[in-house]
Amino acid sequence: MFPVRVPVDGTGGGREPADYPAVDEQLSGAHSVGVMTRTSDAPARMLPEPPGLTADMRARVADALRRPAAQQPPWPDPDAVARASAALAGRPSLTTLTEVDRLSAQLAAVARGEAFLLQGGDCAETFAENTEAHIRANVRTLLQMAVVLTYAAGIPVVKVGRMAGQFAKPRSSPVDALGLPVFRGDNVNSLAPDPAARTPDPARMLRAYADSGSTLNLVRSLTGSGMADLTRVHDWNRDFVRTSPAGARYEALATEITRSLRFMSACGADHSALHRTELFVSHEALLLDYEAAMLRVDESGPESRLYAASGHFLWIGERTREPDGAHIAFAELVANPIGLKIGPSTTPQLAVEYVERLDPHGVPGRLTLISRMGSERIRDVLPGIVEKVTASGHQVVWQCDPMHGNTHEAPSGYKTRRFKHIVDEVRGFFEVHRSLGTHPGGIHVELTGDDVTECLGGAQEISDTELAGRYESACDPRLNSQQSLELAFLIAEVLRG
Ligand SMILES: O=C[C@H](O)[C@H](O)COP(=O)(O)O
Ligand SMILES: C=C(OP(=O)(O)O)C(=O)O
Repeated sequence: MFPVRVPVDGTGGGREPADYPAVDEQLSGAHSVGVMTRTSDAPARMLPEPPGLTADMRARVADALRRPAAQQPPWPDPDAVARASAALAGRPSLTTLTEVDRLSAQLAAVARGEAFLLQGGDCAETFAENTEAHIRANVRTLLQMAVVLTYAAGIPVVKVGRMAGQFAKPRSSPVDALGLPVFRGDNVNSLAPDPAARTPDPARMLRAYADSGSTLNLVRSLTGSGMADLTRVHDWNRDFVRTSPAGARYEALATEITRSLRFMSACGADHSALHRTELFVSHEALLLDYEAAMLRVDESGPESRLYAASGHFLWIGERTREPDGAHIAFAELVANPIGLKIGPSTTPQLAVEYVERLDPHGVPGRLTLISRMGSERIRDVLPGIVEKVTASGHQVVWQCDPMHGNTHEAPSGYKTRRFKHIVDEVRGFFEVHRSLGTHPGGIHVELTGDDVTECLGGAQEISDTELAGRYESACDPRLNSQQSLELAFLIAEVLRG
C-alpha cells in the first residue's frame, strides 16, 4: 500500500505544504489492507499497490504523492475515495506499455524534426456527451486535419486525441458565478447548478474509467478500420472545401491532394497505412487520486517499468506545474511521454529546470513543451525558452497550444476565443522556430467535430450574438469542425511557406 495525501489548495480549501507530515509518518500502518490513516487535521488514504511494484518505485510514488497538490477536490468522504481508488486499482489497464512505447518512438521522431504532432479534442469530456456520434465526429475531424497537415508538411503526423480520460479540469476559482462549488470535471462533480450535484463524488472516477474504456474501444475500432481510409477522409475535406465560405482559398491544395491520391492508386500503391491509422489518447494528469490508482507496473521487459495506464500521453497543466508539487513529481515517475504546459510567466531558466527533471536521461520526445503564451506574447517569450532549452542539449517536442492564452469574456458573457488570435499565435510559433532553426513540432487544440458556436470568427464569421446558438462546452470554448479544418489548411499554407 502507498499513501495518497491529496491536499487542497486555494481553489479547494486551503492548506500549506508545511501541513503535510513526512512520508514515513504517513507510511505507518501502510501495509495493512484497506487502511486509511489520518492525522489530526488531514486525511491520508492508503492506496492498493499495483502488482509488481518494487521497493524503489514504492518509495518514489510515496514521495511524489506526499507533496502539495494544487487543484484537488475537497472530497467530503475520504472513506469513499479510498473505496473508489481500491476499485480502480483492481481494474484492467486502459492502455498498454507497448502502445505507450509506440507513441514514444513517434514523438522521438517529432523531436528530431521528422514528424509533426497533432493533438486535439474536447476541453472537458462529459459523460452526457460521451456518445458514439460525438466521438466519431471528433475522430473524423482529427483525421481530416491530419491528412491536410501530412500533405503540406511531407512528414508523418502523429495523432493524439484529448479523449478517453479528459474528465478533470483545473479552475481559476473554487466557486462559480452562482456561488456554487465550481465544476471540476465529470470525474469529480456535476455541471448541474445544484449544491448536491457539485459536491465531489469519488464514485465518478469509476464512471470516468468506464467511459474512457468505451471511448478507447471505439477509437481503436474506428482507426483500425474504414474510417481512417485516406481517400474517404480526403472526400470529407473536399466537402469542406466545397461548402466552407473559405473553400475557394483551399481548393488548389485540396486538388493537389486529390491528384496525389489518384496517382498512388494508379500506381497500385495499396499499403495498409493508407487505410488505417493509430490515434493515441491523452488527458491532463490532474486528479491524483485517479492517476495514482491507475498506475501499473509492466514486467514484460528486462526491467519492470511503472506507467500511467489511464492514457498514452499525459500532460501537466499550467496551474499545477509547481516544481516542488505532486504533479511534476508524479510525471517524473511514469514511463509515458509527458507534456508540460508553459505559460508566459515561464522563464528560460525554469524551462530548463523542468526539462532536466522530466527528461533526466535525454530521451528525444520524452517531454513535450506545450507553449500557451497568447498571441500577443508568443513572439517575445518563446524565443528565449527555445534557445536555452536547445542549448541544454535536450530534444523536446515543441508544441503550440494557441487556445489557452487567448481566452476572453465576450460582451454576451460567454467565455470565448477569437479565431484570428488563435491563428496568429500559431503563426508566431512557426515564426519563432523558423528564426531559430528549430522544429515547430506540433499543435494542441481544443476542438470538436460538432457544429458548435463557441469561438468567434473563422470563415463562418461567428459573432458574439451567435455564441448562444450552440455553446455546449462544459468549460472552455472549442473550435468547431469547420474552424478546425480551416486552421489545418492555414497551417498547411504556413508549412509550405
Ligand atoms: O481548460 C483550462 C482551464 O480549466 C480553464 O481555462 C479554467 O477556466 P476558469 O477560468 O473558468 O476556471
Ligand atoms: C487546462 C488546460 O490548459 P492550461 O493548463 O494550459 O491552462 C487544458 O489544456 O485543458
